[in-house]
Formats: sequence, C-alpha cells, structure tokens
Amino acid sequence: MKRYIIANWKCQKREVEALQWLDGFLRAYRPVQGREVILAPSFLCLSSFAKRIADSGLPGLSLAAQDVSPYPRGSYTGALSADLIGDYARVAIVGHSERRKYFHETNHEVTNKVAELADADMTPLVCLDDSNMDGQLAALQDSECAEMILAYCPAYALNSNVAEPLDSVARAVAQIRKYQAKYPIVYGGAVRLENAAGYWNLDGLSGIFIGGASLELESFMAILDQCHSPS
Ligand SMILES: O=C(CO)COP(=O)(O)O
Repeated sequence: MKRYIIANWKCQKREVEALQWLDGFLRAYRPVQGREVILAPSFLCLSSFAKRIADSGLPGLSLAAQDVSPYPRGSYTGALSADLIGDYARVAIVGHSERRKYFHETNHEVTNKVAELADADMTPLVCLDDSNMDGQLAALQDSECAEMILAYCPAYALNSNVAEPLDSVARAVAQIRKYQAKYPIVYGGAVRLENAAGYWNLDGLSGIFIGGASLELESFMAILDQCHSPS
C-alpha cells in the first residue's frame, strides 16, 4: 500500500512565504518509491504550487486543498466546489476537528463533501477525531469512493506537544478498521521529529499528517529523512 506524509499548513503562511518554502523544498526533496508527499497550503497557493510542482517534474508530490464545498458548482458565494479545486489538487481534507469546532462542520456536511469529491474523481482525506469516532465512521459507511485516506487525529493532540501514545493509536486504527477495511489510515496530532518514525513504523498506519512541524522546512525535511522506508 502507498504511504503518505501530509503537511497541513492551516491558516499560516502568506503566499510569498509559502513559495519560498516550496522552492527550498523542491531543491532538497528526494523522491522515494511508494511514498507520496502531499502539501496542503492555503487555497490561495494551490495554483502557483501546482505550476511549480508540475514544472519540477518531480514524482511522488501532490497537493491537497484544506476544505471543499459540500455543494456542486453554482450560486454559493464564497464556496469552492470540488471540480474547481480539482484543476489544482487531487485531494481535499474534510472533517478536520478545527473545521468541526470553529466552523460547525457536521457529519452530514462531511458526507456531502465526500460525495462531491467522489463525483469529481478526487480523494477525500477524511479526519476522524477521538470524540464520537463511531458516529463519524457510521456516517461515512455509505460513502463510495475509488480512493479515500482516513486520518486519525485526536483533537486533544492537535497543536499540542502531547502526541497520542503508539498503543492507543493502534487501538484507534483497529476501531476504524471495523468500519472501513480498505482505505489507508494516517495519524495526525503533535507529530514531530522526535516521534515521527514511531508512527511511520507502526503496523496498520500508512503515514503521518503533520501540522506545526511542517511549517519549518528544516524540521519537515528532517522528518522526511526518517520516514522513507517502504511499507
Ligand atoms: O492538525 C493536524 C493535522 O491536520 C496536526 O497538527 P499538529 O501537527 O500541529 O498537531
């Protein structure tokens, strides 16, 4: 199964800062067979990032949007539908606990977003947190997608220095597997250089989903250096 290192920049970098990071990254990046590095900068950066990554010709690199509209293209002021995003990114994050907490995203919206992404032949990166995970998984059960990535992201660990212990992540993965057997699962929540390899090597996980530690190019490259083995 393919393995993933996903960088979620949230609402952090201006375009000029993001492009500086990307230029340094493209100089330093070494592809690894079977590993995909997915960058999720702000929407404003997707177009310029897509062009630079395509121009670089480097394999194993792709882009994710941090959200997507639950509606198709149409009269929805402020929204970005899956097919509009699909010109630049093949993946979109949905159901992140920050979206649930600050933007009141519901399971129903998450399933609508997943359906929109499936219609656009895109890959939903569906976040599951530790509160009501069974409800989140049950809501997803009828969602049909050619490809999906599930991200276990316990809310208490996000933006903290308290990553979830490996044995507890392994239990969450087993729980997720009861509902969803076929899609890859990644872990997110306080992943840092000190603990990244532990998650990377944990049985049942297909990769890591990194927030804060992906913002500095040096720490992100150091994590990439540690997480290169095939599954
Ligand atoms: O939100 C995250 C993944 O999307 C993780 O954030 P941190 O790595 O900063 O905890």
